[in-house]
Amino acid sequence: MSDPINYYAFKKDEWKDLYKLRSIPVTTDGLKQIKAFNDEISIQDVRDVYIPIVHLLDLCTQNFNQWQKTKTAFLDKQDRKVPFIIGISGSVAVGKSTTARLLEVLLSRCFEDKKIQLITTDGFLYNSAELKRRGIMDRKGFPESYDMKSLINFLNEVKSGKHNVKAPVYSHDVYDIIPDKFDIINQPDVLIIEGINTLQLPSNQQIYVSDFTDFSIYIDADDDLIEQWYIERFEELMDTAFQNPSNYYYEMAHTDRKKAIETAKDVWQQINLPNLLENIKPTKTRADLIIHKTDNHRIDKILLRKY
Ligand SMILES: Nc1ncnc2c1ncn2[C@@H]1O[C@H](COP(=O)(O)OP(=O)(O)O)[C@@H](O)[C@H]1O
Ligand SMILES: CC(C)(COP(=O)(O)O)[C@@H](O)C(=O)NCCC(=O)O
Repeated sequence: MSDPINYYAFKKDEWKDLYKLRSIPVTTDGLKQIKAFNDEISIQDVRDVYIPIVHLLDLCTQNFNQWQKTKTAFLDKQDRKVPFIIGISGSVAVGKSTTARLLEVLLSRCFEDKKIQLITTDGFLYNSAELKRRGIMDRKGFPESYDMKSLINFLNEVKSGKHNVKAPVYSHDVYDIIPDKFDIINQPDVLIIEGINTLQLPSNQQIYVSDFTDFSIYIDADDDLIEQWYIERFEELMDTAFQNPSNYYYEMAHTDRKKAIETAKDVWQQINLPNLLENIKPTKTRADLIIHKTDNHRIDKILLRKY
């Protein structure tokens, strides 16, 4: 498929060459920290793709902060810090949380005086009891499974500079929202919000998540590859997290492995793939930046929105 006309398209080498200054250091310590949360991340991609993205984000935040100052001066209001919000979208299992954590580490290391926080939209899924009440337990991740009103309200509070804004927490372990557990977002310079719905336009709301994001990234890859990553992650989890008796998939991890993988394939085909095709992929060309990945999560192409 040809690239959308409103984007500049770069092969990895072209993208790397754009960033000539290389003024952002990645120390050995920094690389260790990245390897610690995901050993498989390509350090070459960190240098060639993610560091230039961090540089671009720095330029965007400087521009954003300047515009906030100009606007408050025009309105004769008192200057205040407005968090810059980065949205990260894409399919289930495409690597959103990994990319979000990577950017969190890089931004925190490169801009030590800045407060960077990270949140995922999973926390705004309705809890299982509510999903069951609505008869949509098998639609987790679809637009109707999120409490969008709460998510919008949360973003509005963060943007308006409120202290200690609470975000509910979803646990993949128990496959549900954890009651009375919250992440606290307290006046960050940058908030990264990661989730399949960060570029979506919910049918029943006037305001969208994207009204609060200042830069949006879509992680892209071929559907078959994403399915493979989904199954691989499931297999990894079978040997780790699913071994915990409190895990939702504990029973399954202790039955026939082949059967368990068949179930995961069914979940992909029945839930996550339709959601990707119907609700996630159509939002791709709203993103400011599209990162395209190929085998082994290596990046082969970057698209930057022109206008
Ligand atoms: N850049 C990457 N390099 C290597 N593996 C990755 C990378 N990004 C994601 N993965 C792996 O792909 C799987 C899905 O990634 P994850 O970040 O959990 O996806 P998502 O948050 O989109 O569901 C995980 O097993 C993760 O370890
Ligand atoms: C909670 C999720 C909708 C969120 O996906 P994520 O943002 O973590 O990629 C997803 O992990 C999920 O549970 N999907 C439903 C089907 C499944 O069990 O994979």
